[in-house]
Amino acid sequence: MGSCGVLKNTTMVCVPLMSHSVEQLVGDMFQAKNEGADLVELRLDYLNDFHPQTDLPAIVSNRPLPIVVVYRPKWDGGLYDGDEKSRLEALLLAKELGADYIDLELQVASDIMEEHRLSQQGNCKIIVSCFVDRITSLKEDLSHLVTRMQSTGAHIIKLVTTATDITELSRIFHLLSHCQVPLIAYSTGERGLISQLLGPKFGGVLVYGSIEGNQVAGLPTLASLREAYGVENIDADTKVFGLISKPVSHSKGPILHNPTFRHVGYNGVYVPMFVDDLKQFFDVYESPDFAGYSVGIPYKEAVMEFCDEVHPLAQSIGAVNTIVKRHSDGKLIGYNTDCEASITAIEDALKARGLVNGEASLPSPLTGKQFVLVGAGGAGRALSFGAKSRGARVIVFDIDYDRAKSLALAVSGEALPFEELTKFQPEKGAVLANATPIGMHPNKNRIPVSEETLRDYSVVFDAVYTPRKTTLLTDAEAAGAIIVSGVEMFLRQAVGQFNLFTGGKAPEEFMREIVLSKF
Ligand SMILES: O=C1C[C@@](O)(C(=O)O)C[C@@H](O)[C@@H]1O
Repeated sequence: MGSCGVLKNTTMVCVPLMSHSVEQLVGDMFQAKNEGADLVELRLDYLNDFHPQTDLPAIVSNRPLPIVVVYRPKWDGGLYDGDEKSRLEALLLAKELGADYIDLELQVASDIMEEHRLSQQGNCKIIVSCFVDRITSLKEDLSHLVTRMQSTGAHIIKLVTTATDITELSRIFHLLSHCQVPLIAYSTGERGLISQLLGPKFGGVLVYGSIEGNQVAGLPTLASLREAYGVENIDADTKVFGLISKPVSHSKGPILHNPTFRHVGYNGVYVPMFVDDLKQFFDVYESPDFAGYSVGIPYKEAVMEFCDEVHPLAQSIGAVNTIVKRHSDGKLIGYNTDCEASITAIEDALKARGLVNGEASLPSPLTGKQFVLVGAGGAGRALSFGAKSRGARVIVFDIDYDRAKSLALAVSGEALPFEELTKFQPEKGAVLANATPIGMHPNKNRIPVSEETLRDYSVVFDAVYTPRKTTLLTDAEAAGAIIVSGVEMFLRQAVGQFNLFTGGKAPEEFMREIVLSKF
């Protein structure tokens, strides 16, 4: 895999419209235009009461944007179940009326193209499409399939697949960068998302997005394609960064990192990467195009094995949340930006409230404090090492008692069985830190401790940042504690990552403004 060497990105942003009436379809076309689409794909098979002879002229003549006309039959995953002749007649009529593109299924394309000499005539471009359920299940080589599609005489070919693993997408990127004919190729679903987002990098003709209020499952909105990912700025030289995580869709990383790249003029894109198998992932995406990663749940500890070198702080913590592919030799270097991010977030909140811990000579407002940590995974390890480095006394709870014990040992703290958490009586001035995903969107109502003991903590920190103010923080504030949101940790760890990714200095104030306005 590699950069395909095209000049600036020529990818167009397309909105598929599955409207049920002609009026709605026309309205949706205008909405798509207003939201920044370059063209729309009209799924005629979704129209309820469709009369091609009268409706198509109205649709084509009212189009505010170029249109791709699709009339997908049931036998190819669409809704149309009438006779084939009428379906094809409708598509040909759309072409005669001036449609910009019509879509023909591979199974019928050759015959129709030949019979009507479609590749030679007029301005309408013919897209020959094929849906493959799981790219790995293909009996023939992918390049053979593409050759078959090309030989129909198509102007553009379109290949849609479902992905069961992110590594399968590398085949799509390879195809996109090497195909002789303009190609639309992507995988659907959460695991397939980056095939859409990175299409412009590898030379894809279209990237699909949905309009506001009419979201198509699995498709990013037009607004996020333009504002978050900035797809129009992506080109062959764009460096790819991503969050390796499972789940991954909760992350706000893309809406923070991408605008920041653009703000400083760095040619990078940051995408969510739903990863199931770390080894396979790193084996497949070894090209320099994939330049660095954030690492999220549940991989912060497991990923260390795949790093060629690990920074001493991350090594001692036993967790990596940032990986940079070293330019000179392609080696993966692991770092931890969570530790300082979380501890300074708590310290600064205490300092802002004037809690400098009695004696001004103490190095940190956390010195000597009891630090009750819930969750001994990657984020928990970073927090407890940070707390220890500030002289706090760490108590660890985790549903996996052995995991809690091993972390407690590493930070000279104490581990207690998880069942004791609800009745655990903290000391005066104690800090509670949640480093579990409890309370994270969409399971927002849960809190990791009991409401009765919550009032005994002076400071409560939650590493969860979606939502910004978790139920734990709301309850803790009501009980009188100083609360510190995971958003502050998120921002600070991202600043650290940005410096490592770009080798430059992150524009912290700009990033803070994004967090304040968009989170
Ligand atoms: O813990 C987090 C959050 C994160 O996983 C995200 O959700 O974007 C990104 C990681 O870099 C960071 O350490």
